[in-house]
Amino acid sequence: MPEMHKDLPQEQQRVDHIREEINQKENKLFEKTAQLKENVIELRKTFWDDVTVNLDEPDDVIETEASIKQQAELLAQKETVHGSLAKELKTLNKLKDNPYFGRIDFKEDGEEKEKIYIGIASLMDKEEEDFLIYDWRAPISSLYYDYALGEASYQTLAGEISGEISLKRQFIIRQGKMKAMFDTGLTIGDQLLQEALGNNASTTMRNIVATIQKEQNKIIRNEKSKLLLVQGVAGSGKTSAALQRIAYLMYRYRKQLNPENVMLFSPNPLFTSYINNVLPELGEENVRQTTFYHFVQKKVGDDFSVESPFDQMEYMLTNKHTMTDQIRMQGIEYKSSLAFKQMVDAYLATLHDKGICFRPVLFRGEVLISKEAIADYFYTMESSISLPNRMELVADWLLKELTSIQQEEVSKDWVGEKIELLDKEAYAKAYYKARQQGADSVMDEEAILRKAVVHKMFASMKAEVKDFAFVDVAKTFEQLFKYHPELAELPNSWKDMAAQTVEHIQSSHLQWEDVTPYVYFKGQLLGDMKDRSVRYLVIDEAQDFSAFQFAYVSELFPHTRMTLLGDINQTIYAPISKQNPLLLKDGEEVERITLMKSYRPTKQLVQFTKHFVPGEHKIEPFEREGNKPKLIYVNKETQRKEVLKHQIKDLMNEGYETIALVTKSLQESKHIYDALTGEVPCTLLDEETYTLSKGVLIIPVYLAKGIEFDAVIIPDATNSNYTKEDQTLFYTACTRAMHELVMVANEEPNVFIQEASVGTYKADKK
Ligand SMILES: Nc1ncnc2c1ncn2[C@@H]1O[C@H](COP(=O)(O)OP(=O)(O)OP(=O)(O)O)[C@@H](O)[C@H]1O
Repeated sequence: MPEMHKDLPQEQQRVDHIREEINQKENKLFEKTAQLKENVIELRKTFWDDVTVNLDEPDDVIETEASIKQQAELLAQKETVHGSLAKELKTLNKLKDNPYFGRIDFKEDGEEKEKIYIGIASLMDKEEEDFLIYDWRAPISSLYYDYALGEASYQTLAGEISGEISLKRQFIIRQGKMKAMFDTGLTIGDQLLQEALGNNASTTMRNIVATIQKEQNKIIRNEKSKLLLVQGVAGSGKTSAALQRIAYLMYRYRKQLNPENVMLFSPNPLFTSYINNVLPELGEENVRQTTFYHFVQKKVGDDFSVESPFDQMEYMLTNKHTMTDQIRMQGIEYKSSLAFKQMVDAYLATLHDKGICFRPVLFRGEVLISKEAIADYFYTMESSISLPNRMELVADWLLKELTSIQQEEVSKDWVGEKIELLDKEAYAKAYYKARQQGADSVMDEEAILRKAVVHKMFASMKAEVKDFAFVDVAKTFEQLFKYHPELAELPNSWKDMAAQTVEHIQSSHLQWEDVTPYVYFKGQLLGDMKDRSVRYLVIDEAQDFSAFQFAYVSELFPHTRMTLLGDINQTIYAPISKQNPLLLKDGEEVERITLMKSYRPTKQLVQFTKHFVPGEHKIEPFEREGNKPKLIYVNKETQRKEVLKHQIKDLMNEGYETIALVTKSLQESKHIYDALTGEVPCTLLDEETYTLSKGVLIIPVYLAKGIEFDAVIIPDATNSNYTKEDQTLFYTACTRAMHELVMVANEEPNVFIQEASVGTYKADKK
């Protein structure tokens, strides 16, 4: 048994004292909350007592409205206070369980030594004078993450503060009991990290506040760069750092930032649910989270059905390499590039003078305003006016035209016919309105009904005009693929590529490679609402963004600070990532941070995978011991199933809770699932899966991105399944494992296993 730390009783006493303080604070808050609750209930009950309702004269109506508003505001105010008290209570409850995880003794130059205790939130003493606990995001807490013993300094708004750290201590406290404590020197707690990483993988991600590493802290607290690029090897804590960074920003700018001001793009819904509890765990609300796919799909609207990136991926992994397939593959590559974006821009420039396809405004099956008339109006405007501004002007003109036609229509015969078909209720309404307006003859009543009927029909037409329904965006976009500019960068197969695309557009379907070009094009043509509410945008797994996609995002969020995190070695499909945003050059507002240390896998797993890391990045393993990866040979296909069953059973017996069979494609996943289902309890995960569960999971590698499992089994690590081109996929699959990796192959394992030195894995011939 390790020796007990001599200060443990003292530290436990402090914890007890803190818990007592928290109890007292909680009691006060409970009282306040109860009082407030009563207040709110009473206010709701008597809401109308204090409101003066008088609708006789217009002035009375205005007064009544003001009186209701005032009463409602009072109620809302009380409810907001109630909400923040509840939040405070929640935080106190968490602190009671685990008040802090670190302590540093810091002597600021010229001041007394101070003991700084660091936890997930701040806590003041009774007098509200001294900090009993500092929030991990407070400026002084950065000392804990950035320095060993000795001289140290930190930044405050007022400038740099220097001094000396004489003690750095870590605690594991659970339910108010000190489980362990260590004094550390250089890095933050290998012991604590060992503890955190030695456990089973979880179905939801954990926060890492207690053990944030210095390099990660740089990412979390970065404030100066407009664009922060983080390249980190698999398992280096990029996602963890991204989430801690969001929590940091929400604290640092708590007066200015709402959760709506921060947006996170994650790779898929499964991943979104995997990371969903980190921010609430830290006492922060979840920010806006979406996948890029959902984001652009909304912008496409009803114009097209949209292929998902996963369907595209599945296609890329399973296509038969026919001529048609080859052309599409070239198209996928070209349409991801900035060269294609330039081509779209060149085409857009031609539309200033001619070429936009319009739709006529129709009314009762007849053309009211022809598409030629709209085009004429559009193209007689100054060509220096931007396309979206001209669209607005056309819409204004059309609305005016419609209003005057609307007035003419009122007296037409068809309106009389419609009126006859109206029901009693519509009649009653018109009658009431007519009376209100002082009308008393039947004629007046009919005039009102006529107006109402025409107004209703024109209202929906006007709404369509405001939505630019008079522009045929799809057809105009289609013309892009019939456009053959003299561009040096146009690929040889452009004509075939274009013909394939036109076919899809005409059947109202957009393939994933055309989706971003389409929404970009639509935005340039009609105007895209630049999202100014997003102040910080975080993109995880940014290596899978194409240059075109990133350029689009950058234009859409022109004033937003961005953090891009990813691993160039885990790109799903390398050609798309040639101009990967992670490879952008450093500049005045661009900063790059590289993470080399991998925390997820054991040392043995890193020693194996480092032989076939796709890029040049060196990987430093975190010193955690485990078993060597296993390669199991099968010489007959029928053996594979038995081997898989046996391995799953062994891993379960070892106590592993998440065992993933990671395949190259969904097609392979389905195949394995069909073989195992009924014999082993297992779950097939596809893009429709929104939550991760424990047990045996079968998942294609592109969906497993960013997620980790206790054990990974690669059911077919054979040469024919993973060819030379599949390096990033195979690497990504292997690096999902925290503790164990098992690969099954026939006589010829893939080239990557062959590249690994024999001593780094255990081969087992069946
Ligand atoms: N400082 C840390 N303290 C404790 N655990 C950490 C730390 N950094 C990373 N980890 C753990 O390492 C694992 C990998 O972290 P994470 O998923 O954030 O890495 P990643 O770089 O996003 O990985 P990948 O690129 O492979 O998806 C997680 O279990 C995470 O909790």
